[in-house]
Order: sequence, then C-alpha cells, then structure tokens
Amino acid sequence: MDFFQLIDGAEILSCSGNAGIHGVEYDSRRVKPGFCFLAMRGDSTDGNRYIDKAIELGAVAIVTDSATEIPRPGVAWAICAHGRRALSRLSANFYKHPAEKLAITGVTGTNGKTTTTYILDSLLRHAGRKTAMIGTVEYHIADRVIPAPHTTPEPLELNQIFREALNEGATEAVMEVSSHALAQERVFGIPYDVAVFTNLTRDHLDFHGTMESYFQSKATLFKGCGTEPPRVGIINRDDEWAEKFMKVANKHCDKVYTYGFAAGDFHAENAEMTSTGTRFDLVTPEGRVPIFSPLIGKVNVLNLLAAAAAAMERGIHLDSLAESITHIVRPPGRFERVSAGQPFTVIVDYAHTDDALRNVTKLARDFVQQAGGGRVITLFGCGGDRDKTKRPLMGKAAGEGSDLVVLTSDNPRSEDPQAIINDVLPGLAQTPIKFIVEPDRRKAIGIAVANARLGDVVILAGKGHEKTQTTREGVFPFDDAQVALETLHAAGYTAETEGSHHLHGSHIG
Ligand SMILES: CC(=O)N[C@H]1[C@@H](OP(=O)(O)OP(=O)(O)OC[C@H]2O[C@@H](n3ccc(=O)[nH]c3=O)[C@H](O)[C@@H]2O)O[C@H](CO)[C@@H](O)[C@@H]1O[C@H](C)C(=O)N[C@@H](C)C(=O)N[C@H](CCC(=O)O)C(=O)O
Ligand SMILES: Nc1ncnc2c1ncn2[C@@H]1O[C@H](COP(=O)(O)OP(=O)(O)OP(=O)(O)O)[C@@H](O)[C@H]1O
Ligand SMILES: N[C@H](CCC[C@H](N)C(=O)O)C(=O)O
Ligand SMILES: [Mg+2]
Repeated sequence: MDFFQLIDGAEILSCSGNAGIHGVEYDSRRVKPGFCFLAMRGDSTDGNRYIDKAIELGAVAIVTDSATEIPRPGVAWAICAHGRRALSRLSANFYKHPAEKLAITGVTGTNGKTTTTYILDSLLRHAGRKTAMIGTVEYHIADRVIPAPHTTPEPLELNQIFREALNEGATEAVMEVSSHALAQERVFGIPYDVAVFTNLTRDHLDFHGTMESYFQSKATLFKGCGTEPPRVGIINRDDEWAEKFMKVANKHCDKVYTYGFAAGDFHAENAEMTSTGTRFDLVTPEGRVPIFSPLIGKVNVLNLLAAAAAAMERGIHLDSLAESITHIVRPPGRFERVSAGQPFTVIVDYAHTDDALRNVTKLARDFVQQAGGGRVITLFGCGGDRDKTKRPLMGKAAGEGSDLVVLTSDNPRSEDPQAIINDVLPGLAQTPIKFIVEPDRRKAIGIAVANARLGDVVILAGKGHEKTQTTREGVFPFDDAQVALETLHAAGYTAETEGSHHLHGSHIG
C-alpha cells in the first residue's frame, strides 16, 4: 500500500511526498522500517516529540496532528486535523476495513461490561457463530487469546484484531467500549450494529471531570462514532441515567429496547436467587422462557437480560437461549469462589466503585442470612492515579455493607498507599463499622481470612482477574485468588475443590 492509499479518507490538511507503507504505528518505540508513524498529542506527552526517533527506526512517512512540525527531508508527510480520528482511518485502510464486514455489538456502562460481553459471546458461540471478543480481561478470536493492555484498544490494534478475526472466519464481534475510548475516539469509524448501556455510576471523574461529561462520552456510542449510529440500542431502564440514554438512542437508533429487573421489553419474573445460581422466567417481546443461570445475584440478572436482548437482536432464537444460558462462560474474578475446604466462603470480585461494593456486600449479606447467620468481611483498597472522589464513597459503601472491613492497597500506582487509605477513611468513619488498616495486600488477605468464622463471607474486592499489583516500585505478580488459596493452605485447609481447580485455568466456575 502506498502513503496516498493509507491516508485516503482521513481529514488531511496538507501532504507531501509518497512512500510504500509496510505498517502503521502511533508509538515511536514500536516503529519498524517502512512504517508510517502517526504522531499525536496526548495528556502525558506529545507523540510529535518522537518523530525523529521514529525516523531513526525506519519510518518512511509521518502523519502529524501538529501544523508547526517541519517536514523532514525524504519522508512522506501529512498534517491531519485530529490525531486519533486519523489513526482510525489509517488503521482501517491498512487492514482493509474489517469492521464493515463484522456484526459488532458494543457494551458501555460503569459496571457489568465485561460480564455482559462474556455472556453474549457465550450465547453467540453456543449458537455456532465464530466471534471476536474484546474487553478488560483479554481479547479472544474464537479460542485464541490475545493479552489485553486496555479494555478498549487503540484503533490500530482494534482493526488488526478485526482483520485477523475475519481471516479466521469470524462473523461477529462483541466488545466493551470504555468511556475513555469513547472520549478519545479510539472507536472512531466503528459501525456498531447493536449498542448496550448497562449503568452509569460514579467513576473516572479524574478523567471526565463531571458525571454529565462522563454521560456524554458514553452516549456517543448511541449516536454513532463518526459513522452510522447503531441499528439497535439496548438500555437498562432501572438505571438513574436511563431516560437520558433513551433520548439519545430514540433519536439515533432504528430500534430501542429496554431491559430491567421487573419491567422493560426484557425483564425477569419469578426470580429465585440462590448462592449457586439464578432461576427466572426470561420475558421478551418474542415470548417467555424459563431459564437457569450459573451467575448469581441481581446485577447478573441484569447482565443476562442485556446479553439476551443483544443475542436475540443478533438472530439467536428465544427457544435456544435457555439451553445456551446454562453453558455461559463466566469472566474470571467476578464473584468467584476460592475454596480449600474452609468453613466460610471466600469470594474474589472486581468491585472497584461504591455502587459495585454496595451490590457485592448486599449479595454476601443475603447469602449469610439465607444460611442462617454469619458476618460479611470486606477487604478492599482504591486504585492510585484514578478518581479520588470515589474513595470516601467506597469506604462508606464497604462500611455500610459489612461487619468488618480490611482496608488495604489496590494498585497504588505512583501514589503513596497510606495517602490513598487516608482518602478512604472519612467515608468509613461515617459508618459504625469495625475496620483494620493493612496497606500490604498479602498481609491484609491474611488478616481477613484469620478473622473469618464458620458461615462468614469474606469478599476480596477490586482486583478480580488481575495478576499484578502496580506500585511506585514497579509491577509485581499478585493474584487475589492465588494469594487467598495460599493463605487458606497455610491455615491448614487443603481440600482440592472445584473452586481451587478453577484457579488453575478454566474460566468456568
Ligand atoms: C487516559 C488514557 O486513557 N490515556 C491513554 C492514552 O494516552 P494519551 O492519549 O494521553 O497519550 P500519551 O500517553 O500522552 O502519549 C501521546 C502519544 O505519544 C506516543 N508516544 C509516547 C511515548 C513514546 O516514547 N513514544 C510515543 O510515540 C503515545 O503512543 C501516544 O500516541 O493513550 C495511550 C496510548 O495508547 C495510553 O497508554 C493511555 O492509557 C493510560 C496509560 C491509561 O491508564 N488508560 C486507562 C485509564 C484506560 O484507558 N482505561 C480504559 C478502561 C477504564 C474503565 O472502563 O474502567 C480502557 O479502555 O482500558
Ligand atoms: N450490571 C451490574 N451493575 C452493577 N454492578 C455490577 C454489574 N455487573 C457486575 N457488577 C459489579 O461490578 C464489578 C465489575 O464487573 P465487570 O467487570 O463486568 O464490569 P466492567 O464494566 O467491565 O468494569 P471495568 O470498567 O473495570 O472493565 C463486578 O465484579 C461486580 O461487583
Ligand atoms: N478499569 C479500571 C480498573 C480498576 C481496577 C482496580 N484494581 C484499580 O486498579 O483501580 C480502571 O483502570 O480504573
Ligand atoms: Mg470491563
């Protein structure tokens, strides 16, 4: 492909020269001979600072979002109006527009994206479709796993995955669309067929500033990301922001469906929730069907309703849903039990907002009550270099939902772990709860487990599937489920159970 073909359709303000192009990069450190380097300004640095580095590494063409950069001799050059939009167009051109040939479902919302995409992907695969799945835990093309540096990748990686998926026979893609990706236009030009909104609760205000601007980012998915709007919008009517999302979806999408626990186009009736699964009648515009889901808790009923609605829109028949729902693959680290035969329950969960902590502690409370007693012990921390406003709220939610809280660290990143803890304490102090502070997460897990008695539920919140802890000193291996298991073994519980097998690979809990 030559440079003109590569930049075709991108908003180019001026250009000069031509070259044969063998690859595209937006990170100078990964440039190879024959590549086009797209230099764009970011929040932490400016890609234009690395143009000469990219040329040294063999870049033959530069696309820059800076009109003041002087073209380097012998290098094809273009000035674009918007860095990421240009990157999207170049990536689509380079990989020959794979997104246009896939039916893509995008899921956005503060919580539930990963779970909903896993369920939808399972339903599509169970119906014989070959899929690509993109999200927080990992990316998949059918059974092939690709590591996920971001929940929603940059347009270059996104187009590459879509191209590989198409080449491998995929017809569908299911992806989480983070608010960061929407705000930064990482998904510019992606034509979504179906768009799902799960919920909007406080998070990421460090990046978005206000809830309104966070909402506006998420709403973009329903307006169309520089392309046709989605054919179908699916909205959680139980969420406080539902009406605002409905307004946008009604304006832009051909069809809009709602889902909700007790009412909506898709809803649940006769729900029976136990600690091993959930039985309910799935009510849809096409009729109703009794289902049993291995996922537990009310939020997972909502995730299931969202996924069922999307699956039906993607042509999966209601009759086959009941069967396929029994086979769904659960995402790792979401309400995942860790068991070594101990007389109390240990749960690893990815709750890292006040809303999610409230839900997960409520679920644990329901279980201990159903089982005739027991306490809820919650361990959590708050991420460093992330929304500080959620810290006291998470403290309050954990305190209100638990009998004992162990406050610790969760990826302090560049921050002082104690300073993060200090931000959480005012929220915890608003509750009468007993709490223990231990910044070392391994020791903290030891404390939580040592305090557990017969019938208690211990929730290890915030890190879910993560395999590392990021601190000022570096990135260290850390896996809550593994550490919990080691702690239980050290305490003398050594039974090999389904839960402990799960830790060694299978995603089916
Ligand atoms: C806030 C945010 O999302 N930032 C992402 C964004 O940064 P940015 O646009 O500000 O770019 P920058 O880091 O200033 O760099 C500018 C340009 O210089 C380039 N560069 C930089 C250094 C160099 O040596 N050479 C070089 O060419 C970079 O590749 C980039 O093109 O683009 C960068 C390149 O892809 C990402 O690394 C960076 O992710 C940061 C590290 C991050 O932590 N992002 C998280 C918050 C995120 O995106 N999370 C969401 C999920 C959140 C959720 O829903 O829970 C996600 O989708 O994963
Ligand atoms: N529909 C939901 N509503 C509220 N909370 C939920 C919902 N589904 C899951 N949760 C809670 O949120 C946590 C994260 O769930 P999940 O990973 O599915 O969300 P996500 O939107 O992908 O999060 P992230 O933005 O971090 O990738 C779960 O561990 C659970 O505690
Ligand atoms: N996608 C979320 C994950 C948070 C998980 C938690 N473990 C943390 O590090 O804060 C974020 O980047 O904000
Ligand atoms: Mg996710």
